[in-house]
Amino acid sequence: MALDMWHSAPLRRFTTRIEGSTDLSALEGARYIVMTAGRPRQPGMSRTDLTGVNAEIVGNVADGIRRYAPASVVVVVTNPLEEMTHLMAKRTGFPSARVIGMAGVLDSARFCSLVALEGIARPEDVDAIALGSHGAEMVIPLSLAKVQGRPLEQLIPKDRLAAIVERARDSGAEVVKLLQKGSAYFSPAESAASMVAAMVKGDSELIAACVQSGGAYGVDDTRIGLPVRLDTDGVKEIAELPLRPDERAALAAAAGSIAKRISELA
Ligand SMILES: NC(=O)c1ccc[n+]([C@@H]2O[C@H](COP(=O)([O-])OP(=O)(O)OC[C@H]3O[C@@H](n4cnc5c(N)ncnc54)[C@H](O)[C@@H]3O)[C@@H](O)[C@H]2O)c1
Repeated sequence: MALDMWHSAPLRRFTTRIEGSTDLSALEGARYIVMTAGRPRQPGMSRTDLTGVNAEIVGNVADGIRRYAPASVVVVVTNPLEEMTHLMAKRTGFPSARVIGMAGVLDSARFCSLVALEGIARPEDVDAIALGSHGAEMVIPLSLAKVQGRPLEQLIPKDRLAAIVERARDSGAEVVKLLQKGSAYFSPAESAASMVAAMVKGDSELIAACVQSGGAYGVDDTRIGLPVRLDTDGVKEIAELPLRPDERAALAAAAGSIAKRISELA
């Protein structure tokens, strides 16, 4: 895999050396770690079906990260996302700002790409953000969704928009079903890489990521997808967006469900 990726260096124009290892000591001194180890879903499985097996894997890797890369920022990808992000933070003992779950960038991109299929805009011209959980409690605040500054709710009928939200929410399962083996990897990889690139640059563009809510939006204090800005040290700040009351209520309900699932972790 590492050699295959390195072969693309002249094409993608990068010089960063790529090496593979099964030994966690290879993490020594790492600044940014993207945690993808774990079992993916098979058709018919929910993300929470992975909790037991992946909790053990995340726990082991977290111990290695604490030992070999105690100053790193960890981007967690392994599912179920909120639970595994929580577990990574707990087992490493890292401050909340340095353990970030990747789902919001992907879920936002999925929604924007599906809106573009309606033929009203290019994918990059759709501006929307996916909050809440990486799953059933995903919240896409349509009041904030825009196409080149124009409110999306004025461009697509309500029923149609609801169907697109539903498809975005179930996109992971749709890909799992199409692949028949394993889960989506191309757009998740792009999403995690863009988060690391933003941190390396110290860029503070607004993205969605799974973070410790700590009182933001008045929801239960848990790991949940919220709008954040990143800098070189991880989460710089949680942004307060002007959500509608129904969107706030959906976010609060999502936080309640996630907090319950996290409390059930062994
Ligand atoms: N957050 C998201 O948006 C998102 C998107 C896609 C996939 N995922 C999740 O990411 C995870 C990985 O998915 P994938 O498609 O890359 O799966 P994959 O099976 O292709 O790769 C998983 C990797 O984990 C490694 N692994 C397994 N057990 C390990 C252990 N004990 N220690 C170290 N490494 C171990 C395997 O060797 C394999 O290389 C899954 O949990 C999947 O559900 C999350």
